[in-house]
Amino acid sequence: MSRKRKSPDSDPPLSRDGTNGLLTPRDSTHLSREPSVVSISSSSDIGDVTSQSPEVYNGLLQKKEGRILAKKASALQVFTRSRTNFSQSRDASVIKVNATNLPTPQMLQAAAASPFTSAQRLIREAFWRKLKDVPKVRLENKIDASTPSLDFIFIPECVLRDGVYRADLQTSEGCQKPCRPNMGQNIGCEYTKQCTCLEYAAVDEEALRKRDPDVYQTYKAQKDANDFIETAGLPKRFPYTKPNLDARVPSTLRSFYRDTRHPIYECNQNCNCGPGCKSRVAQKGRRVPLTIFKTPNRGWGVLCDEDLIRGEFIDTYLGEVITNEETDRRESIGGKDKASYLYSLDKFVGDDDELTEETCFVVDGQYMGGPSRFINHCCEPNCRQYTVSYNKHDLRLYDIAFFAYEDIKKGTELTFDYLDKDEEEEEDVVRKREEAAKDPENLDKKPCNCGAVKCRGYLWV
Ligand SMILES: C[S@@+](CC[C@H](N)C(=O)[O-])C[C@H]1O[C@@H](n2cnc3c(N)ncnc32)[C@H](O)[C@@H]1O
Repeated sequence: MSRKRKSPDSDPPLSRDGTNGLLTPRDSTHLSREPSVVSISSSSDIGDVTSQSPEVYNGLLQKKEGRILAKKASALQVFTRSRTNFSQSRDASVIKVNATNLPTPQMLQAAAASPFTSAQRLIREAFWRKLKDVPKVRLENKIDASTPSLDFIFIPECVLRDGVYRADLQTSEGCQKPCRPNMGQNIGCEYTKQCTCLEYAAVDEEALRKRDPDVYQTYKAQKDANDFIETAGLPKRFPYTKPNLDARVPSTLRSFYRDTRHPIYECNQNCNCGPGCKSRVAQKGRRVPLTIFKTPNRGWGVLCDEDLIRGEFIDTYLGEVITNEETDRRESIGGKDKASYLYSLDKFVGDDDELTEETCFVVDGQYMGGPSRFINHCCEPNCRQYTVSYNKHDLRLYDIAFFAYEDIKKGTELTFDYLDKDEEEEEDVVRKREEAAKDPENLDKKPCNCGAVKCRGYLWV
């Protein structure tokens, strides 16, 4: 059984964690896999910490697979592990440290005796330093003194891991005539809506009916019969509205795309239009300022720091893109919470014989990602996730993009529905939930704390 979340318009995410209570970075799997940071206050010398008292070390130690990170107030020193000793790279003036048995009992004793608040302060400061490199993201915690995991790495774009590949750039068909850079009125992509890159975009049936009634009839007949339809050359629905830069109104997702799960196709590197083309929104990245904040009962969440309008782009889901095999491996060591951060790129499963639930790629946002990785679930969400593709021929790699599903006031928590079902599928989900609710043996159910009037009771079952 797959435990990964699904792309929009797919089966329900079967993943869940069976834990009760709060998920905070302190109790989430990544921290349980990597023991907590130890803080010891004393003198600033570094010596042979296994044979000396804890006074020799002043800073933070963090155990990581195969190495120990030792962090002092000013500089980060990395000790590499070997069987016999530890050597510190670069700075020869610092005495070599044998850290085989770190932390030593003395160090732990000293850590236990040292004020907890100073460790928390150091950790918080370390997290703030991380955030400095992430544009327009703040951290806020009015609940306690914790931070998200220091192990989490903010990345500006997805990291492709072994076995994951993008289709060759040459397969990425761009729009050609009449699109061109610096387009004026009536010649841009948003006017022609027939760009090559838009081939698989939603057909603009009304425009087709008016333009070519015979072709429209054929198209309708094929559609009703569920036949293959050749849509090249037919007028398409353009994904975005035109922004009003003077009034500072951004371009938004058009209602058709907002209310359906049809993939959005944006212009790409091989298009003739320039960077100013209106069909380039998600690819330009997040513009909206966000705050990662501590919730009372759902771990960390995300607030928007300015008013958003319906259909406005917020961010994409970033992480490591991994193969299904690697996903299974990570799940097997990651525990039940692991699945919460996995997002299957399975939107186009079935469109190609070789692309199945087992062979599609998965985005893992647990260790690396952007602020959207902290967005919580709500049964009545204010955002929705959409598929944004830049290469209509690449069925394996695309963006999962979050857009506002309604006008959202500054300071509101952003949420999306982790299941994101249409009405028919929803009935099935409700039935499954009711069954799970009655089944005390079902450890897969995770209580939902979204607080919505129509809360379904569980995150997923
Ligand atoms: C993608 S993470 C969201 C960020 C997470 N809150 C954190 O602190 O890292 C998904 C996890 O957040 C928690 N969560 C999200 N929405 C929730 C909700 N409505 N009720 C309870 N827990 C929720 C669950 O632990 C879930 O597995």
